[in-house]
Amino acid sequence: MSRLRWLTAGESHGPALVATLEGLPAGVPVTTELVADHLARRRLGYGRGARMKFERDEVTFLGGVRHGLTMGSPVAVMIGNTEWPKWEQVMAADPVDADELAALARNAPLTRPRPGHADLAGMQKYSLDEARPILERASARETAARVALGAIARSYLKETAGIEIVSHVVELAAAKAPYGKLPTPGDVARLDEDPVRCLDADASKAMVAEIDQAHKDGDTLGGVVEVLAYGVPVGLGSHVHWDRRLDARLAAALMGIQAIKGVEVGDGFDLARVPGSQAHDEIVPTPEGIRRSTGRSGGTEGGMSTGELLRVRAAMKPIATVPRALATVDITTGEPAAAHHQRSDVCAVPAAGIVAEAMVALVLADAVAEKFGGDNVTETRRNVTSYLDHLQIR
Ligand SMILES: Cc1cc2nc3c(=O)[nH]c(=O)nc-3n(C[C@H](O)[C@H](O)[C@H](O)COP(=O)(O)O)c2cc1C
Ligand SMILES: C=C(O[C@@H]1CC(C(=O)O)=C[C@@H](OP(=O)(O)O)[C@H]1O)C(=O)O
Repeated sequence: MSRLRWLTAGESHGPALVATLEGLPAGVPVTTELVADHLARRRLGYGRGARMKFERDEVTFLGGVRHGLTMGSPVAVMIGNTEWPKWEQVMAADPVDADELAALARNAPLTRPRPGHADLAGMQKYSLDEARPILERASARETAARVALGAIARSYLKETAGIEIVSHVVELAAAKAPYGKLPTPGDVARLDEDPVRCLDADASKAMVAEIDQAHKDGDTLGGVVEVLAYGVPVGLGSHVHWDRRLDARLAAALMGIQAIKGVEVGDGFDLARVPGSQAHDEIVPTPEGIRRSTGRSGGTEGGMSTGELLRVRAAMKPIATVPRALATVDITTGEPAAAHHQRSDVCAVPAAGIVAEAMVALVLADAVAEKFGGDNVTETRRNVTSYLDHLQIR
């Protein structure tokens, strides 16, 4: 069962986000620069709002890492919010003088909940008369903390099992990348340079055009990202219980990203539309051992990794803060109103891909730790090698 435990805390306009990750062995290479690089990738993407231009994601390790290596103790990392000085009173942990607060425009109560965001359900559930305490944590700012942990998980995966993770944007509103054009780890630099992290140049242009049009229309967009994990050994996860299934764990992790509304493993929904003869991956002998002739299953069968390329997709709904504000109710008056709107992203699908990579990395790291154990990466690596060397059926 699960070997890794992780948690994040912090609000969008609070002083910082913090994240802890427990259960990794000693010896995983981790540096401030490594985490900062992945956080920088998350800030990329055409269509993001003003905040991503100045947010700096200041990384500080608080524990678990020494001289560039994990020590086997819980890793704790803090990501400072550049916005904090402007929000010190509004988001202060300790009580603030009421007159001082009332004088602050940015503290105006948010009583016109946005359809599609957590505002209304959160206000109702937590008995709050405004949305600030809800949106601060519902905000996808929190995904920076996950990407920080994901960077550490990736290093563990690479070091122990040679697993590498890549994502790309395959759909953005109506624009679609051609099916089956899959990036490899060697394509990451090129993908990160593309404005929408799409491998296909024509599709990328069409996606950018979609965003430009939505911007003009005062609208927002969603899309679909695909995550690929190369080098996943056969046998992560298990068929024996629903919550040990690797596909279920991946689906839950991806669905747990803000605004993700659909997950597919491999060809997912398309498999439901074709007969079995066209749905499964036939098993063939090759000089390298037993392989599959296609990759429709996305690299899992029976809740276990098959040793083939792992491929999952996540569908993101359009950003909830629509500039052409949607209809809502002002909860102070009960009257119809336009939903609250300040700056927001037009589209954050490329960033969601980086977050999805992090979630896949954390799930795979947990599954690797569970199967191979080890208190030092060399021990884990030895266990992986020994398992692969001694596979009876190859
Ligand atoms: C990377 C990323 C950036 C986002 N940026 C915004 C934004 O600027 N404005 C907004 O209203 N929602 C944004 N969202 C989406 C909200 O966080 C999301 O709509 C909200 O949590 C409700 O979605 P849910 O119903 O899936 O929880 C973003 C989501 C992600 C993953
Ligand atoms: C801050 C980030 O994303 C934020 C996610 C978000 C939301 O509602 O989810 C709303 C926006 O925040 P703000 O209202 O402060 O402009 C985004 O900028 C980030 O990704 O680092």
